[in-house]
Amino acid sequence: MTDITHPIAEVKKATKAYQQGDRTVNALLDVDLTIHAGEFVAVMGASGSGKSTLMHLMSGLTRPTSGSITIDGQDLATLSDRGLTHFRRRCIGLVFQAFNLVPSLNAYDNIMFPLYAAGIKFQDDEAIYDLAQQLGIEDRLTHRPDSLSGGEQQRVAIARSLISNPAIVFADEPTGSLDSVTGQAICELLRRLCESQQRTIVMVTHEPSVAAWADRVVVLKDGQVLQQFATSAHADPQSLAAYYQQVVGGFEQPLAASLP
Ligand SMILES: Nc1ncnc2c1ncn2[C@@H]1O[C@H](COP(=O)(O)OP(=O)(O)OP(=O)(O)O)[C@@H](O)[C@H]1O
Repeated sequence: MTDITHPIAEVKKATKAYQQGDRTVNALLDVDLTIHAGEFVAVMGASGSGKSTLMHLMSGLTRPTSGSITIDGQDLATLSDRGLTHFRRRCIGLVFQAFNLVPSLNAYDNIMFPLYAAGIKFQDDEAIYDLAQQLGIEDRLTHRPDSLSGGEQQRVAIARSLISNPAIVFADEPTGSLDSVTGQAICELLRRLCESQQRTIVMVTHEPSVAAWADRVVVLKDGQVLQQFATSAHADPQSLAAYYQQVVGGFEQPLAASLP
């Protein structure tokens, strides 16, 4: 059962402005968003709506032009660049579309990489094996990325994101490089991590069939939160896709038609 009482991430009046020639583009404008412990949240929106910018701000990869981001009680603005790097390593897990594994390292060392980078000695092989088992990659730990399937590589990347027991995991299009069956298996895994380990996950996706695994969908448009809705209000991904189309005003491709 998801415990959604404790805010893990709070975005308040966050704006991120970029200079494009003599034009200022507000990639995000006055965004307010709260993510609770144990929640699985999908961020959707058309290309250019500000999804990646929001993820980058919340994960401390970039700083807002104005407004504040608080993760696990820590206001990121009060941290120096170095302090922010340390905080990120301890408290934030990242999962990318392209997996971003180190090609020369086997799965075990890729999973351990954040701890190696932080200079943390961690000898508990049983804990790593347990984590690998939960992710279904326990027999793949000696393999390098080039001998793993896409789905296995993403499982390794998810294990890597969890190794430091972060307060929150951000996943940017985690199924974007996978076929739909493998993508659905990764979604099921993320869902299970929320339910069995009370993980808090924020995921960017274009796919309603992926967003349907989350608890809540946050829809961005032109750098602002256009709407938020609970996935439980929709009986199936087709209904969610149709509603999403309605919310964004039908300007996107007919995603409902592309659902399996
Ligand atoms: N570094 C940057 N410099 C200038 N403009 C930027 C920069 N990063 C993002 N933008 C602009 O900010 C807006 C939001 O971009 P962002 O990448 O957050 O959108 P997105 O929803 O993630 O898009 P996509 O789905 O295509 O990845 C866009 O207009 C983009 O051109």
